[in-house]
Parts: sequence; C-alpha cells; structure tokens
Amino acid sequence: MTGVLAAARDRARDVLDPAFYDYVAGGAGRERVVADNERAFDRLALLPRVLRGSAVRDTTVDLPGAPGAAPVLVAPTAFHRLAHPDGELATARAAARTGVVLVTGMAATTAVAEVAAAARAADPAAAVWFQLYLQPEPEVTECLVRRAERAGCTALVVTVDSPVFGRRERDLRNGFTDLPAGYAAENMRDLPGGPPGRTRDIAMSPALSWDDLARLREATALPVLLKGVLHPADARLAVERGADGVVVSNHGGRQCDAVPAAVDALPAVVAAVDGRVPVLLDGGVRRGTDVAVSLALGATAVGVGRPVVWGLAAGGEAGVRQVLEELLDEYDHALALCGARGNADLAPDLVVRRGGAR
Ligand SMILES: Cc1cc2nc3c(=O)[nH]c(=O)nc-3n(C[C@H](O)[C@H](O)[C@H](O)COP(=O)(O)O)c2cc1C
Ligand SMILES: CCCCCCC(=O)C(=O)O
Repeated sequence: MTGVLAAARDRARDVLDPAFYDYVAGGAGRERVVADNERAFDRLALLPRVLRGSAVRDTTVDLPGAPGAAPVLVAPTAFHRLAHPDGELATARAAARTGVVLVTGMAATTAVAEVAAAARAADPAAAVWFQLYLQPEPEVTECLVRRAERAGCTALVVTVDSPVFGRRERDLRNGFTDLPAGYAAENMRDLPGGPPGRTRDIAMSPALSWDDLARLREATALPVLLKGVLHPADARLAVERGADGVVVSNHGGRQCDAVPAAVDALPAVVAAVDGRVPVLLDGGVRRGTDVAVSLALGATAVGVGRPVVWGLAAGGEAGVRQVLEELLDEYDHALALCGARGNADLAPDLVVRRGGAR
C-alpha cells in the first residue's frame, strides 16, 4: 500500500501505543485473511470500456436510511478514543463532511447519542448507523436499540460473524485484553442487569440463532443489515428473514483465519440475494479501484475499517477526512478511466482475473 492511506498508517504506527497499533492492524491466527483481503483485490483487474464516459459522474448510492450517500462507508471499529483524544466525535464529523455514512459501534468509547449529534452538527443530513452484537439477554439488546433510535440512527447493523471472539495472537502476546483505565465502551453503561452507572461487558454468544434476529426485527422499525455474511445460503436466509441488507465481511480477518477474502466471497452472495436488498462489502478496500471492482461485482457500497483508524490517529478529524476524500476521489477517477458515467455503468464484465479470464 502506498499513498495517503499508507502514510496515515505509518504515522499511526509512530504515534500509537504499540499494543493498540497491533490490536488495530492485527487479526486472527496467522493473519492470512488480513493479508488476503488486500491481495484478493490485487488479483483482480478492471477491463475498461472506451468512448462512452461522462465529464460528470454520479457516484451516489441509495442505502437503507441513507439516500444519496457516498459509496464508501466508515465500517464499525471499536475504541476510537485510543487512537485520538477526539475519538468517535472526530470520526463522525469527518464522515458527515464527506457525505459518508458512519457505522458507529457498540464498542465505541463515545455514546451513540453524542456521536450522532456530532455528525448532525457537522451536516444536518448526515446518516449514522448503529452496529450491535445481539446480546444473550433480549432486554439488553432492546435497550441498545432504543438508544440508537433515540439518537437518530437510521439503520442497525447486526454483526453475526462473532459467535466467539477471534484468537488474535498479537493481542494475547501484548496482553491487550482490556481497555486501559479511563476508557470505556460507553454504549454499555447503565444497561439492564448491569451495575448502575457502570458498563457491562459486551457478550458474544454461540447460542444465538435466527430467532434472535426475528425478535430484533419485531422490536424495531429501523432497517436491519446483517454484517459478516460469507455463505450464499445465509445471504438467502437473511433476506427471507427480513434483513434490509447484508454486508459481506470476514471482520477484517479478525475472526476466523481460514475464510475467503471478502471480495472473493462477494459474487456468490450477490447471486443469492438477486437484487432483493443491497449487498455491501468490507475487508481490504484500500484504493478507489477496489471500490470500483466491488461495485462492478455487485456491491452497492463498501466499508473501510483500519484506514479510518489510521487517519484518526494520524490527524484527528482532518486525518479521517483525508483518507475518505482520497478513496472517493480515486473512485471517481477510476470510473472515468473505465468509461463509466456513474456506478450504474459498472458491471461484472469490467472485472477480470489479473493474468487471465475470470
Ligand atoms: C480495530 C478494529 C475494531 C473493530 N471493531 C469492530 C466492531 O466493534 N464491530 C464490528 O462489527 N466490526 C468491527 N471491526 C471490523 C470492521 O467493521 C470491518 O469489518 C473490517 O475492519 C474491514 O476490514 P478493513 O479493516 O480491511 O477495512 C473492527 C475492525 C478493526 C480493525
Ligand atoms: C468483547 C469486546 C468487543 C469489542 C469488539 C471489537 C471488535 O469487533 C474487534 O474486531 O476488535
């Protein structure tokens, strides 16, 4: 990786506590999937069309609860105040000012109400989604959902790839298993069954099922997207059970170190969903051309995780803006080079395997 994103990552490595840098950069096991998410894009090439472009290109996408958004989202990543003192507030302002949907996480170090308010103060039209892990106690999940609704979030993103926490060898080596003193997952404060005024731990449960999703579906009118879908059969089930979108994701290689790269899993999920709901992707997106490849293969939009944290660590709000603007500018440039007048002109025939047919 070179360019703005690599410079942000290098700066982040210089300024961050090494254990937190490793927590962000690292992944599960031998980190094969972390590497493969990026390498999979390197294995794909764009096959441009000529003499059919436009000087002005339409790059906006319609997402659940976010019409006219940019095709790049801020994927949910935990603990932004460990990257920069302004934490999630800086990320929210940067996303809002670039027209990018922010998916703020249950594991944020700033409460969702404050994050959403900061985004709207920067741009009243800003869309913020809330990511959650379904909790084993339905009343805890419901309380989190009500907080997101009250905060004005326009969609929920339920992460389903984490029945247990990934085995992250860097974190085990570094002893990075708890937040340092003075930081907390603020959305987890004052929840049912938890200590008053204090935070509960986020639970991951292998006992969750499609019934828990059905309960959530009934508990809220907000659009619900499922994040962490790789198998086409699960994508089909998600649509049948009322999901408003699926996110093809392997959690940035942080959960199972033996799964396919996100972009390699995308086409089968797109085929299974068959246009019924938007399909998003995250994992390894580092260039505007990666955005173009993903949209050509059927994604409606893509999320970026680590690059946003690197930008935040490198320069707070301005650093995140630089990262997002670079990706969006590169994407628009890639569209021009492919002879596309907008996202709608991207199609699977524009993507081939590097060195051979797809
Ligand atoms: C530091 C870090 C924290 C993350 N925290 C969460 C989280 O709290 N919830 C979640 O669903 N995904 C989380 N993710 C996964 C991201 O949402 C996303 O799937 C992944 O980062 C995409 O890959 P990329 O980093 O290569 O862009 C986290 C990823 C990182 C790097
Ligand atoms: C049990 C702590 C939950 C934090 C979740 C952060 C996360 O998903 C990650 O990949 O790290």
